[in-house]
Amino acid sequence: RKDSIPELGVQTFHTDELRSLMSHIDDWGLDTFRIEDLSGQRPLTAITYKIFQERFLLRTYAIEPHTLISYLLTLEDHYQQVPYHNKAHGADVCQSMHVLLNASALDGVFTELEIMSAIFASAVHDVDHPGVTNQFLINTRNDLAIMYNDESVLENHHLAVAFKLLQADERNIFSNLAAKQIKTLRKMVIDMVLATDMSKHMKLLADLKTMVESKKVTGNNIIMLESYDDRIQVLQNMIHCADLSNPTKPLDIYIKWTDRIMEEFWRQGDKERDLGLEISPMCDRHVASVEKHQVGFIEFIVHPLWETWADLVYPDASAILETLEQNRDWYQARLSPPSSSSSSTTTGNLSNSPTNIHIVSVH
Ligand SMILES: COc1ccc(C2=NN(C3CCN(C(=O)CN4C(=O)CC(C)(C)CC4=O)CC3)C(=O)[C@@H]3CC=CC[C@H]23)cc1OC
Ligand SMILES: [Mg+2]
Ligand SMILES: [Zn+2]
Repeated sequence: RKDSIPELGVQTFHTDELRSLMSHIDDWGLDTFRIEDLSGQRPLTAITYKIFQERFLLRTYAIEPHTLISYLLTLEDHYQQVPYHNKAHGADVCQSMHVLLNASALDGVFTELEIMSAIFASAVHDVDHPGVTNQFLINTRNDLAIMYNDESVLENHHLAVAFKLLQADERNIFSNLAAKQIKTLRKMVIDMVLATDMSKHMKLLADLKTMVESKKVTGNNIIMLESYDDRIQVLQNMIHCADLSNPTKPLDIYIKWTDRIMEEFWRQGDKERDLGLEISPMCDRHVASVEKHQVGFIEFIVHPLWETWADLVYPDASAILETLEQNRDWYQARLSPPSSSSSSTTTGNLSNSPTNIHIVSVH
């Protein structure tokens, strides 16, 4: 029944252009939005299918192509149509993880099973996300918060949905794995997706810094990871880096992600306002300081994490770190200017200033 699967896994009217884009699957900054348009709104299926093929995972684990496509299409349909945490984000994190796994400092470090677990975890990591935060679900006593006792509510739900979809025979992509392999894969996927809960960020980063300080490498600068704890810790930081990779991408792509997350936060703020709840940070569309929040997000969270990751895999992530710092400077430069008596600044639409004030150079 091979003939029933199109070449790129999805029906498309743009086969040549999509094939050409997919040839850049190993590149940082692949335009997931363009793939969404060319793949008939199937970016997650197209990207994950390509990665499984590129890494020969269908052959290694005797995965039937139509079983993989069937799982991916159903998984993709279970991502909600919310502004940011939709199937395009799932596809983006999956492709970003794929590139991170290719770091030369990690060459030969992870097994095929660990690699498949990481790609699968990334593809499923936000499935059925309702577009609101854990805190909002807890504050509104949502059924999900009751179900998971306020602990990593969303992340537990994403995992439950992802594994539930595997229970149908026609979607069980792991049906030919040995029982032990399935057990190991399931544990690693759970550990990785739970690590995408931002409340785990500080601990994850602290442990990564400790690992960097005591980094052990082989002769040709390849990282040595002996225990399961060390291996899963690196994989957890990789999916966390992929989840926090928007500010490290080409500026035009980064800005699109910012527009999407802000719209999702503002819709949550609208609900909080209507419910008479305190409006969460960054969620009040009437107090929008998008640039200030992006600079803060990078300064407090994204740069510390990526700087540490870049240390661990030095020099593999240096170009990514460079783009992150350029993007931070770009948002910084668009911040409302300091008082007019001080240095010069660029003119242009300073979106968060009361009026367009033109500061001229004073020296
Ligand atoms: C492209 O821009 C963004 C993409 C994703 C996110 C997410 N944010 N968060 C939380 C991160 C921690 N947090 C904060 O408020 C942290 N923070 C700032 O971001 C800036 C600040 C207000 C000036 C100071 C500060 O404390 C709450 C939101 C998530 O949990 C989402 C889900 C998982 C991963 C990241 C994602 C934010 C983006 O821009 C802000
Ligand atoms: Mg998430
Ligand atoms: Zn995510």
